[in-house]
Amino acid sequence: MDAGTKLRNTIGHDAGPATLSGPNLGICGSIVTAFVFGPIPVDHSRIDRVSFPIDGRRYTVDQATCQSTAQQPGRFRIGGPINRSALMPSDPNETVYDIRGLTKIYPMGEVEVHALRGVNLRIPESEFVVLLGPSGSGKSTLLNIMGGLDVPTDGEVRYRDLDMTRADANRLTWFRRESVGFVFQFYNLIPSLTARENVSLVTDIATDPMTAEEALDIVGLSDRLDHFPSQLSGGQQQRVAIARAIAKRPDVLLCDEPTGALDAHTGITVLEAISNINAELGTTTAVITHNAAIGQIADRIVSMRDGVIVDETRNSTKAPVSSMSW
Ligand SMILES: Nc1ncnc2c1ncn2[C@@H]1O[C@H](COP(=O)(O)OP(=O)(O)OP(=O)(O)O)[C@@H](O)[C@H]1O
Repeated sequence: MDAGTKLRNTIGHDAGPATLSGPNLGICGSIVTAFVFGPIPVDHSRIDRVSFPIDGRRYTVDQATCQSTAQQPGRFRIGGPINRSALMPSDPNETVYDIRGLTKIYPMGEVEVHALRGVNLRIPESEFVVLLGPSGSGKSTLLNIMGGLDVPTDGEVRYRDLDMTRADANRLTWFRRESVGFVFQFYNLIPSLTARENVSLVTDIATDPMTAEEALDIVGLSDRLDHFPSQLSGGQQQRVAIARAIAKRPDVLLCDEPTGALDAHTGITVLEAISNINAELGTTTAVITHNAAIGQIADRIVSMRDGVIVDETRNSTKAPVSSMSW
């Protein structure tokens, strides 16, 4: 089972996203042993399906297939041995984000800044979407709302079965903590901590993390575990930041100009890491950029201007990062 294996509930509008506990997962012949965790006081009986990737392919089982449920302090557990034949390939069209009529107005004294003016966007399972547009077009505002870092003025944002516009603060905190990995232009690593220690800050508090070593391996930094940020190149520091973002096994990865501070060569190593995570772990991924070339490696390019989506282009085939013209 690959390091990114995870489980999460896909139903129950106030149910917390639940992740698979790595050590409790194993495949033995035709049997998959898996446990799903979620926060109490969520009513876990309302969860009727769980889905997870195995070797880059996503599968779903219904809860009836799971053979045991148990309460643990602070969280519930559903799981048990699942016959492999009960695993159904997930519908690749399942909706991860459904955004409708999204507006965001920032009051600035006497004036109002209309950052988003009615954005409609649906992002399906495991899609890699690039958000492109000039400065001030609303890309970061949209990504911040998708990540639960900001709230809309109007409109609807649904993440799976979670209505983000109506969810209470606890539910949104859980969503941010368990379901979303953020990567920003500036790496925000702690200079006095090694790469491993920077990633461990997250693995120490997440419900079901991979190890810092596993996360750093995924971004190709197994040989830099004990390096401090000052001993790493910009691209390597950004990859540590990506490892930190994925160590909790997020369902979605939101990247705001992850290569904005990097030259072409180091930028490509960062894009390779992001692209691999999307392909191999099935993590739904949104990347903001000003660089139209990055659109070549995505499934879809969404172009924004003045707070609205002005164009959407689907790539029939994603270009490998190695063939990208920067
Ligand atoms: N917290 C805020 N308060 C007031 N105005 C804001 C705030 N955040 C963003 N804005 C304004 O909203 C508009 C959209 O900003 P946003 O950062 O989303 O654009 P962007 O496309 O990400 O730009 P860039 O590519 O330069 O990062 C801009 O006019 C910006 O000045």
